[in-house]
Amino acid sequence: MLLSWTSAQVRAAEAPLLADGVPLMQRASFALAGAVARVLRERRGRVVGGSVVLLVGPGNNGGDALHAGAYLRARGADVVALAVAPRVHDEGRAALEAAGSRVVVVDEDGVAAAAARAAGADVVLDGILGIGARPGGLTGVAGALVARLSARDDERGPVVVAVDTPSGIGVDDGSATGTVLRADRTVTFGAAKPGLLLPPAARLAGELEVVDIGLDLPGRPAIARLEGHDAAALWPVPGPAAHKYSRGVVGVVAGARRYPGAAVLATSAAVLAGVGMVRYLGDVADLVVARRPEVVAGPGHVQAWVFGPGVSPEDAAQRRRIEHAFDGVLHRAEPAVVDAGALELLPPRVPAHVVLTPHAGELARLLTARGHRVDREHVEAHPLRHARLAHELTGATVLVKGHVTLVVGPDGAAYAQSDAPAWLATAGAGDVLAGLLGAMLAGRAADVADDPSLAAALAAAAALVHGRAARTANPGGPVTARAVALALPETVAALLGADASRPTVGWTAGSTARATTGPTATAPTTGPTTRSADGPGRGGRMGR
Ligand SMILES: NC(=O)C1=CN([C@@H]2O[C@H](COP(=O)(O)OP(=O)(O)OC[C@H]3O[C@@H](n4cnc5c(N)ncnc54)[C@H](OP(=O)(O)O)[C@@H]3O)[C@@H](O)[C@H]2O)[C@@H](O)CC1
Ligand SMILES: Nc1ncnc2c1ncn2[C@@H]1O[C@H](COP(=O)(O)OP(=O)(O)O)[C@@H](O)[C@H]1O
Ligand SMILES: [K+]
Repeated sequence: MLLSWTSAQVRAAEAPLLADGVPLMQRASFALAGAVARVLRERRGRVVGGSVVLLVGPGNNGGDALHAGAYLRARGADVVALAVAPRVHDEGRAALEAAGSRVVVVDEDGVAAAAARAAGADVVLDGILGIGARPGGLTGVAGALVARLSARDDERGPVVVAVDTPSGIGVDDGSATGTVLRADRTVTFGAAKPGLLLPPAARLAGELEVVDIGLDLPGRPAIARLEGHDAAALWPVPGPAAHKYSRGVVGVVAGARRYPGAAVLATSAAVLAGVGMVRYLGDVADLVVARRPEVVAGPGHVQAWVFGPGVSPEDAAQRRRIEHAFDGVLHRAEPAVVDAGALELLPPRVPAHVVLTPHAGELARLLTARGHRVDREHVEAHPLRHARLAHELTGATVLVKGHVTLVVGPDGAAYAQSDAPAWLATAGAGDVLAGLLGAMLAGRAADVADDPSLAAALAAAAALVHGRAARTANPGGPVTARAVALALPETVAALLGADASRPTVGWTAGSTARATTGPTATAPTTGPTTRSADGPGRGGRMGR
């Protein structure tokens, strides 16, 4: 599990170490120099002679860049620092100068020349702002320089390495307004920061490397990202005594004569995810059973529900079925996925074992219907804030679909999953996710009843499996929703085969035996780890 901590948490963890004279900046900048040296070796075979331009702001973030520059100069790199503030970190500057490099202060007249210089480097180190940044992007000379640099489209432009965070993102809220230099790689210190995992800023961070500088980060992390072994530990794996009813039955209310495909996709995904049984309720049972003969048409006992794919809220028959089924959700603690058209049928308050799965547009509609007028663009700019608002207003666990899928649950639990290729943005993919998550909830319905916060972890795990299934279906190329569903058995097998045994610890204390509901409270800083903050596949160089 990749955990992130707010700037205030990181500062609080740094304070006692700094008071004891622990050389945190030296640790950070040494590791940073190592990361840049690796980039130089990858790009040109060696560090000696590689050109590195440091963009240096006024604070300690600039200090990190200057110290790293000194280490790189000592290893034979050609380093120059472009200061975008009148004053820069004194010790860092002295270290760089002692190593034989210069600090050039850039003023308004020098922006064009500075941008050209940076554009010609092998590596640009963005040390303008770190966790001390006010959100809203870069302004002044820094903003002008970065705007020029970002506008270039050079084939062999520099690799941009962000120091701690891409400068100017909302470090704690993931906002990305104004001018920010998009990084190919972010080397972050002590722990990941929320803005490196959250959309839209996560898209600007590139590959993420977390460097251990010895911080002790107690308490609750801000945002978590599940990894494969976390999802494996959450998966409902049948034991030898299992039978189809003990494995869980999922009831799917989906589809209509006009939208039969959604019913086929949601039921198919549930079957292929490996649930005990799928019951279908709706008007296209003939089609569903023809495409998926494993599905049982008609009502009966279920452990969990999927409501809404291909359902129009005006469809009186489907509406009745969903309203009737909500009785079990509210009074018998049956977990449910509420998707698409069923979002408009949601009762005013529901328990956290109800998982809403809107995309940004549907979330905007849901919030507007509850008196918080907001449009899709605004939700996309601040998805975490709006997911939290939807959770507060409804009580439900909220999964917001997108390039990074967010999940918000009770007790502040928040996950940001970045597992899917953009190819997954295709009609019907959401129906597959709904069926898949319904199967997981049915398989762990008893655990969810004991600990409703487990629903958020299962939803995050479903997003991970969904994204991986898209990659499995056709690595690096287009996928259909049907192909994603068909890839589920192989994806789950690979996940469980890779590592199903590593336990994780609950977000809340006292989780159920296999219930691994969330992040541990221990720091994730066990040596540098490289993770993709934005998934593979983005264009490597600046300006593309
Ligand atoms: N403590 C340590 O030993 C360690 C710290 N570490 C490193 O330190 C970094 C944090 O350093 P930091 O606290 O100095 O803040 P930093 O991000 O450099 O910026 C602050 C300066 O920027 C200014 N400013 C802010 N927003 C602005 C804006 N939008 N536009 C323009 N200016 C703006 C702000 O001005 P002010 O708000 O005061 O007016 C202030 O002058 C951290 O990310 C990590 O890299 C690591 O080495 C580990 C050990
Ligand atoms: N840019 C993107 N990159 C990766 N995944 C995406 C992107 N855009 C959307 N997705 C995923 O594709 C799916 C689309 O779901 P949805 O919008 O509900 O489609 P539908 O209603 O047609 O089924 C979601 O799982 C979402 O997370
Ligand atoms: K930075």
